[in-house]
Amino acid sequence: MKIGYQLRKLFCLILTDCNPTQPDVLWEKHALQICDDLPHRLRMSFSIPNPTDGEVCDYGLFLLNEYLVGLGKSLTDYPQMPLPTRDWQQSGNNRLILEHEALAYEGLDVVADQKISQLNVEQLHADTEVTDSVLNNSGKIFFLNGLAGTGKIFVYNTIADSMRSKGHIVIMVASSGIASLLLTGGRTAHSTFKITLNVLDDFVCDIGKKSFKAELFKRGKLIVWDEVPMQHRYCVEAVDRSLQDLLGIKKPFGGITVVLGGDFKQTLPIIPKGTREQIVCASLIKSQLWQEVEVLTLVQNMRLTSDDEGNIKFADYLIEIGTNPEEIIELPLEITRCKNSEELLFKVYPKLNVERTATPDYLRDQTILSAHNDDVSDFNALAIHHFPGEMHEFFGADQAIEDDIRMEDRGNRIANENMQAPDPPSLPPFKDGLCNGTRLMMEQLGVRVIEVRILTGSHVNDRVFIPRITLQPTDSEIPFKMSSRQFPVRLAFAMTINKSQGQSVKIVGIDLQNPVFSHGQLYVALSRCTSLRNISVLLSSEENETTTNVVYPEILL
Ligand SMILES: Nc1ncnc2c1ncn2[C@@H]1O[C@H](COP(=O)(O)OP(=O)(O)OP(=O)(O)O)[C@@H](O)[C@H]1O
Repeated sequence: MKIGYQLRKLFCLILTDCNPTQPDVLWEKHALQICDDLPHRLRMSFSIPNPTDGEVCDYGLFLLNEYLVGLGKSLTDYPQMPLPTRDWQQSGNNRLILEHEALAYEGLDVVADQKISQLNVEQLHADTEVTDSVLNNSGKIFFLNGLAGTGKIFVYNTIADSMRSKGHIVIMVASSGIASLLLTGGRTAHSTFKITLNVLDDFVCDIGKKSFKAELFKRGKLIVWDEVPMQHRYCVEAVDRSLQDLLGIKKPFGGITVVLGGDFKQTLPIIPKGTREQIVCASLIKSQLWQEVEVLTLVQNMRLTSDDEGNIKFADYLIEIGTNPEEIIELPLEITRCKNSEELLFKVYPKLNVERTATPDYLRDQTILSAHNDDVSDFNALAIHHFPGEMHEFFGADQAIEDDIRMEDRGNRIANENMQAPDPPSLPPFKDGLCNGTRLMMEQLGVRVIEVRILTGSHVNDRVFIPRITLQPTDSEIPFKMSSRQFPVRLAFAMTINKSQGQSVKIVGIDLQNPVFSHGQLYVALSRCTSLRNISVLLSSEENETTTNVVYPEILL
């Protein structure tokens, strides 16, 4: 089996995140394996009947560079690395435009028509409104407002397929990495628009007027931006300002049709230690831009299987949970109550302790959700305790960074126990189906590299190599700068409710021993499942039939 494509991605990850001291030696030693799939491509695409090793590796270097450019780097950032000697670019075209054009494959029009025929009435209305604006260059700004599971992603992808099949460029982004993986050709808003992490109210995206990105936006006919309610409004305003500037058109988003979307009943922007007023004020509906927005609403829940009477009632109950500001609520009796953590674990993961139970489908179809990171860690520890097989332990290497002071000279200034405590929330997003929140199944454990299978999103079942990488968390809670070298993975039998937003799962366990604490969390947790009968909960005590819900009515449409 040829694995050159995977190895090239791994090599780029090593260059960008592992600080290798001699990348050229690594390249010289493994270049032919890293390029083992390229002789065929040179024969097919460049009509070179018998490519030499030199030509193959030169083309490999060109592709490495292309991939690095996508990560915001280039081979010239690594002076020891050789550079390609030949210009393998097949045309002078913009790489980003080519990538987008490649999403319009032959037969896409048939796929799009088939999807359009599946749309329900409200979905079809949304599709018609948006496509009219694109085709007539009206430059309208829409907000696709839909409860969890009403098919917003289905609609975005349908519209994108239909527009792309007509030759138009559609730019698809989402506020979270996980949501971006559900969009065809999706990326995070942060990487597409070059939005920095701490955006202020006058921020302008760092995109040069003559850059490939600027050209792409000039050609773009439609921008789709999912999960906007969880994004700080300053980010959306920055993109609006930047596009007006780049395109030289004083209309919202430079006159491009834009579909913003999401559900204000779900989680809102995270403002560290923010008050309710600050969180609400960070929301898009408090922006001037909101006055330009036309709201399109989806109502029918397409996630819950409608052949079950209980599910139809549950869809109404979910609306109640998402809108009713009452703090203490009762859960429907159809939801299974568990007495303790073990019972919830085995309800969600039956036979977890039996060899060969954990297939990709088994791991993909179920999850346990909790509002709190600590509770998630406790569940993961419990699950791995019961998981059969040999235990491997990998140690991360944390290091404090202090300007101009060597580690050995630091004495006891930073207590040892602090070094393991931080669990940085700010891991960088990865590419090609991997981002913070992608669920994976471990296939092979190596010392320096692990091989994993992607379980969710558009790259489902892809197998990927991941090396140990060095990260510098940007968590302001940690009183010193640190770097951490480790495999960027963690156990995911359980995950936080915020991380689960956007995912559909067949069997869900919700740990409410410590109740939710923020707007939309209970609603997101209860709405992940495809059937009411497959939800189990663990409440704070056996006698207690109620739990806390947090809703900010002032944010709801
Ligand atoms: N018209 C449709 N025909 C068939 N299946 C659909 C249709 N619309 C949505 N679905 C399916 O319903 C499920 C939920 O849809 P989707 O994920 O698009 O909803 P969403 O509104 O984006 O949800 P969330 O807000 O929770 O992320 C998915 O499995 C999707 O494939």
